[in-house]
Amino acid sequence: MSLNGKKLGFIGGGAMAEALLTGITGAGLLPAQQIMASDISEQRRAYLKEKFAIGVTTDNSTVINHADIVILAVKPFVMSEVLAETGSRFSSGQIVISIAAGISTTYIEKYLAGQVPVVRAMPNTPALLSAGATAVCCGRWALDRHQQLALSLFSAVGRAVPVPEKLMDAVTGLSGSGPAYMYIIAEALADAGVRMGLPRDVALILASQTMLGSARMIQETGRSPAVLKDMVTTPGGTTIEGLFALEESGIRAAMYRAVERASRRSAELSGEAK
Ligand SMILES: NC(=O)C1=CN([C@@H]2O[C@H](COP(=O)(O)OP(=O)(O)OC[C@H]3O[C@@H](n4cnc5c(N)ncnc54)[C@H](OP(=O)(O)O)[C@@H]3O)[C@@H](O)[C@H]2O)C=CC1
Ligand SMILES: O=C(O)[C@@H]1CCC=N1
Repeated sequence: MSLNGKKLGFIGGGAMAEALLTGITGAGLLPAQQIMASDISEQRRAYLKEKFAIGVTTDNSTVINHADIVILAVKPFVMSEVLAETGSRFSSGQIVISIAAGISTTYIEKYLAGQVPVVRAMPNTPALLSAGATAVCCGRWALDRHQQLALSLFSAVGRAVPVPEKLMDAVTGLSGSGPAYMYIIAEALADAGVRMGLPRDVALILASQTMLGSARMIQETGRSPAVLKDMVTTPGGTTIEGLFALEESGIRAAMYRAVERASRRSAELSGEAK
């Protein structure tokens, strides 16, 4: 199943929809005339129309009537209201892709009449630069071709992998929320440089480029982070002192805890969505 000629719709045109729209239109995946978004905010609709030249509407059903692929991009707590209003309008020839944290495919399917394919995806904001990380899983009526289509869509805005749905909360805790962890590390690294006397702008360039370069080293050399860390670490040198300080401060446990807490929150959201 190809994206060629397909019409795409977004219900909810907020931060994540904007990141995806930037990646999708920037990659030339679909022309703007084939894309429509609904949002309750007048200001948001005007902004999206101006920025992407896509169709915009207040009416979520108009998006469903327009699109072959409908991305549900509202906050999890708004999902029940949106699905109660629109669920019966979807047909089995369409694909629903939900990006909402913690909302299961079963939950969405309850609101849909008939055998509508549902794909659940967890992207992240670097999709804006076509550097996103997305995991997808399939609902009851989604076939391999629907999953492939979702993977093609999200691959256009970064890397996309399939996972079983039981792992989606873990994905949310790792890569969905992960950019925020990376920003806090970049900010702290730059602050630490400022503390040691570097000008703020220089410190931020050095911190962010170090993160970017290190991530590329992992992906492009195929070497493990452990091997790459050892390459930096001269015996008796500077790096091992820095690493010792990080270990003393519990950096690894802090990461474990962050991913565990965020994953747990994702699981809680599914319980809260009535
Ligand atoms: N931000 C991120 O990094 C990621 C977010 N997600 C998921 O994406 C989804 C959207 O998140 P995000 O983009 O950050 O949220 P935003 O709040 O930025 O976007 C949601 C948009 O939907 C609008 N909206 C609210 N109610 C309705 C409605 N009934 N019909 C149509 N539009 C409506 C909101 O308007 P208003 O603001 O006026 O209420 C807002 O503009 C969430 O479910 C989140 O879990 C997934 C991965 C990463
Ligand atoms: O914080 C959140 O709930 C959303 C989901 C993943 C990233 N942002």
